[in-house]
Amino acid sequence: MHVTTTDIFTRTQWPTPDQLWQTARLSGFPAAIWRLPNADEKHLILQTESALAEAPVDFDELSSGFVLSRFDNFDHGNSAPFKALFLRADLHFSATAGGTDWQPANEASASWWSATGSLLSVDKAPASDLSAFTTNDNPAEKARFEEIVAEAVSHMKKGGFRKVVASRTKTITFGQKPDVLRLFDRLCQAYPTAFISAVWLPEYQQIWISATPERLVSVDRDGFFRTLSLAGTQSAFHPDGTEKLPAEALWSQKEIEEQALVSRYIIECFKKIRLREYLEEGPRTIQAGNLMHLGSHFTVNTRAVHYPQLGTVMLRLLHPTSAVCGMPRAAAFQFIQQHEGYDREFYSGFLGPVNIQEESHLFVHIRCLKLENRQATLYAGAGLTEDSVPEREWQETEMKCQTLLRCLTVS
Ligand SMILES: C=C(O[C@@H]1C=C(C(=O)O)C=C[C@H]1O)C(=O)O
Repeated sequence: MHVTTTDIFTRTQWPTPDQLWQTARLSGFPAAIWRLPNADEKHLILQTESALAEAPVDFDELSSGFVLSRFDNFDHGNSAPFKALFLRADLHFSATAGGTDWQPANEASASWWSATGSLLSVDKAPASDLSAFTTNDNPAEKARFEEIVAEAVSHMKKGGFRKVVASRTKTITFGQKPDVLRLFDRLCQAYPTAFISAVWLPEYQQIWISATPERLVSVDRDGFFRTLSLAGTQSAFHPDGTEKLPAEALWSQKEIEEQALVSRYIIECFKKIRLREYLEEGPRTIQAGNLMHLGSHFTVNTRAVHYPQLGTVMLRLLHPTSAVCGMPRAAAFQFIQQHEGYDREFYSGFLGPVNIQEESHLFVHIRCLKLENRQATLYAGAGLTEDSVPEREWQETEMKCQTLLRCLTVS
């Protein structure tokens, strides 16, 4: 039977995200589902080939897709855009209306579903209980992390560097394979201002799930470039459990300085390319789910300054920012490599959609977990300065782990 595009587009029976996700899992196709901050629309893409390319992150060159970069990926002095994993949007579905009404977002996806997809009888796996997990906390971890903090403080007191971000992991084991899309939906509901995503990497047999508050580089369809300087952390709740208003947040000198260092780092990147026409707003208290941070927004109209490649150029200069690495960057990076004692992989790298509906939005990959089968590894870091107190920094990483953990345990 000949199916015309009109027939396809007037069909009402489009796949559910569960069907698409299961198709990706069973066929070994990389997939990403995401929702931008303060947006209703959700997107799901599939690459219909298992091997992922390492592509130069150049917004002008890349086709539509999703980028995922490791932390230890940065410009070693040459000016070429650096490479990251690129998941091509061979198939693209999107949903508005609170994420219930999924439709193909391009013609190829409509044809694919009619020709192939609709023949796949993919049933939704029985809903697993997300709260059925055990936490594998090891008391030695806390002592080890606190030692790293003390070591960093002593380096900073001797003038080795001014700020470094030390991180750690926490692992949990689920009773059954968790329902990734259910967790994704819960995160979308709980954190409307965060970037929420889940990325399936068949080659690595990993799913990375995140709810990050930190925009790294965005270029929208009107040519506006945006980045954010984020640092300083406190709970969004009063000790009695009631919610704190952003205006009630008080910040210490340590936190104000820590965030100022991130802002200064961004301004230095602008200086390197002699860009003066940027708008800086803040610092203001920014709510990030269960936490609050200090943040300054930077905006540039790339059309007004005739700098269409600004996004690509700034990404190369910014990553890894002092929000996840430190300042000066080289010394902080070396400290992390020598002392942290584990591979951050994609944690504190960056991720996000590129050239989707003429926009690119990359975020710092924090508040995330890596899922391998039934085991999840959560990641959290804390920005250290010479005033850091080891026990407090540990507590801060515990609070950061809660951003995802609390969405597993809600009923
Ligand atoms: C490194 C993380 O978060 C970063 C560090 C912060 C801090 O040190 O206060 C605050 C926000 C983020 O820029 C993380 O969540 O893992």
